[in-house]
Amino acid sequence: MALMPVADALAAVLHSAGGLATEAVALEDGHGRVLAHDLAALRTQPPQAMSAMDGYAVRAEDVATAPARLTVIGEIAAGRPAAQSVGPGQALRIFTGGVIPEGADTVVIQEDTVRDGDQVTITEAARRGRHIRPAGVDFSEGDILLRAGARLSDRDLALAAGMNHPALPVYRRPRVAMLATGDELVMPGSSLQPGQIVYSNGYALRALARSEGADVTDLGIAADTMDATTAAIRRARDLGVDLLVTTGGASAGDHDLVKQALEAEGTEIAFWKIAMRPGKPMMHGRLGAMRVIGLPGNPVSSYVCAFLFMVPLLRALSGMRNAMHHPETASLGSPLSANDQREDYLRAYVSSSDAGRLVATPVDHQDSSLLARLSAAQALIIRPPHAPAAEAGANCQILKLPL
Ligand SMILES: Nc1nc2c(c(=O)[nH]1)N[C@H]1C(S)=C(S)[C@@H](COP(=O)(O)OP(=O)(O)OC[C@H]3O[C@@H](n4cnc5c(N)ncnc54)[C@H](O)[C@@H]3O)O[C@H]1N2
Ligand code: MOO
Repeated sequence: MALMPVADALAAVLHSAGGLATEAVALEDGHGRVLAHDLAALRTQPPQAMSAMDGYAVRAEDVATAPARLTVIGEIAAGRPAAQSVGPGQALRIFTGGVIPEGADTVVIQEDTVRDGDQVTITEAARRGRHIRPAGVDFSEGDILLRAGARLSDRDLALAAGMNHPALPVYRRPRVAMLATGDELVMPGSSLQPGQIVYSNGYALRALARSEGADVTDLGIAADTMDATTAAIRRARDLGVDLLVTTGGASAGDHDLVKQALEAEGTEIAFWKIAMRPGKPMMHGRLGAMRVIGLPGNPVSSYVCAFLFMVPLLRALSGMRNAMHHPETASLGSPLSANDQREDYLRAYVSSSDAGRLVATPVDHQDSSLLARLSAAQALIIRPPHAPAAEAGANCQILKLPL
């Protein structure tokens, strides 16, 4: 059977995936959430012209040449606008954030003045508007500054606060259940019997899903029996998760029961086996409203497939407009031989050349069980099916891995 191309598999995974229900969260809890509606400023910032410096509010014509001697008629602090206006030959003492008084159009910083009682000598000429932040220079009421479908950064929260929003409309987090399968798996810290393998995949996968904003439930490790695998699938359904991610038991072995158990429960399998390395035996389907991604067991395969398929899916379910990964161009740090029919995702180190170009150098062994090299890699080099051999220095496409 012909293997499904990676692009078709990704399209199938993303088919009809969009933002889930919406909810309001307090601004404090908005970091990393995805806005469900465009957000308009509820106020103008700054609402009035304000001083950017500590100094004196003056009329520009009075300080066009220096020295200039002015009479100080009062003081304005931040938060307390002055009742007086500044007339010819007058100045008001002002502090950073103070509202520019009537009549003034310039601020002279205090370093350019000499104070003597109620007189101030301006020692440097200043031009009109100097050190004044005009009303609305940041934004105006009604301006749409944050867009639906964008993940909120730390700076976005400060902006939303400045716009006077105490709460934000966001999409709810996708709920994910993660299940590992395999009789040979034991938890980290165990004393291992011959043939046992330390369970590792879930740690990276859960961290990856959480960093994409998912609520993750760990369903633990199911034994390689239909009963155990079926019970875990039913638990995921009972939890009402949006996505079940399984690892292991995906290939052709006698103990690879995941697909069988999923189908017996009524899962419609959209695909099983894709033209990709690592990760050929990946599967995807739907069991009612629950999406299922069946990842291969090999640690590198499970991670690379999760990065390529689960991450865009979680982004789409989070309501993000921009769910896809965006490859960057780099130059190869070492030569590559011709590729076969499977799209290859090579673990690679990333550095920069003297000319400032990204250089991607494949790690020395690409076997899909090698955790140390996966951890050391910073990117995946994408090799299209049947790509010809490439010299060091040739352009390649890479996807940077998360920190
Ligand atoms: N005859 C064939 N054999 C295999 C094929 C094939 O097409 N024909 N595909 C190979 C490829 S490619 C992959 S990838 C693996 C994936 O197989 P499974 O998904 O069935 O994975 P397992 O057999 O369950 O495990 C593979 C390997 O990874 C270890 N493992 C599994 N889960 C974990 C975990 N959570 N943490 C750490 N390590 C884990 C497991 O012990 C095995 O060593 O199949 C090839 N075979
Ligand atoms: O796809 Mo498997 O991941 O090549 O080892």
